[in-house]
Amino acid sequence: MPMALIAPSILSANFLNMEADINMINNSEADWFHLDVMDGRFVPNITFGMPVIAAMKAKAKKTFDVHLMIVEPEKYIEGFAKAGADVLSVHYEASTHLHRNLQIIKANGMKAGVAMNPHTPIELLADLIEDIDVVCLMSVNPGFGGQKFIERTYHKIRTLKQMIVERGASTLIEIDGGVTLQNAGLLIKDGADVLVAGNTVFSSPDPADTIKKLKEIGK
Ligand SMILES: O=C(CO)[C@H](O)[C@H](O)COP(=O)(O)O
Repeated sequence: MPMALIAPSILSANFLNMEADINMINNSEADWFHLDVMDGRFVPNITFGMPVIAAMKAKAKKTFDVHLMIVEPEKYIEGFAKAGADVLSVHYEASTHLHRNLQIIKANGMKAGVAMNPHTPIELLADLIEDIDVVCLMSVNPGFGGQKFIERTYHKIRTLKQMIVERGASTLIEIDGGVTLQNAGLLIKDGADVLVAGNTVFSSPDPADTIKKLKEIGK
């Protein structure tokens, strides 16, 4: 089985002692930091924005994977590049001009991601799959950590993988929401390249060891 990249979701970290969790991720087998930006409009929750990400970037030693759950993401692409995003995902549902958003993300030196809500058909990406570096498939309704994985996601991963292979694209498939030590193997088998994990990592007694176990599942 191919190995997946592991991206602990900062949403579930200890906001009162973020430096400790950043160091834990730095010293763990994690590949990316996953950072959820929520605006209280696209999703019913508000998290953090550019100043917090810039502060974290000064301490973090791994790729910053920033997931914008915001309306009008085009207004903030340059700002998140300056804050330190390496991968920037905008939502399909929040992008009137998705192709243009991808171009702006790349022009600002970042990898371009598209996040999709659970109800959005994957086939809608058919005309721009070659232009997408990462598809972030939401496997819960966005807005909160610790939710139950939506089983239909497996089917979406397989459909998306087939599209990517048929078109010769190099797009990575990222799964976000409800990832556990129990379902990680099936997700990777079906084609997931990146696993986001919040609750599974940070609610465990030994988060670094849980990251190691997630990493080992793909081996
Ligand atoms: O995008 C998100 C929520 O909108 C989070 O990244 C996602 O929920 C991960 O958290 P968990 O692993 O606890 O489900």
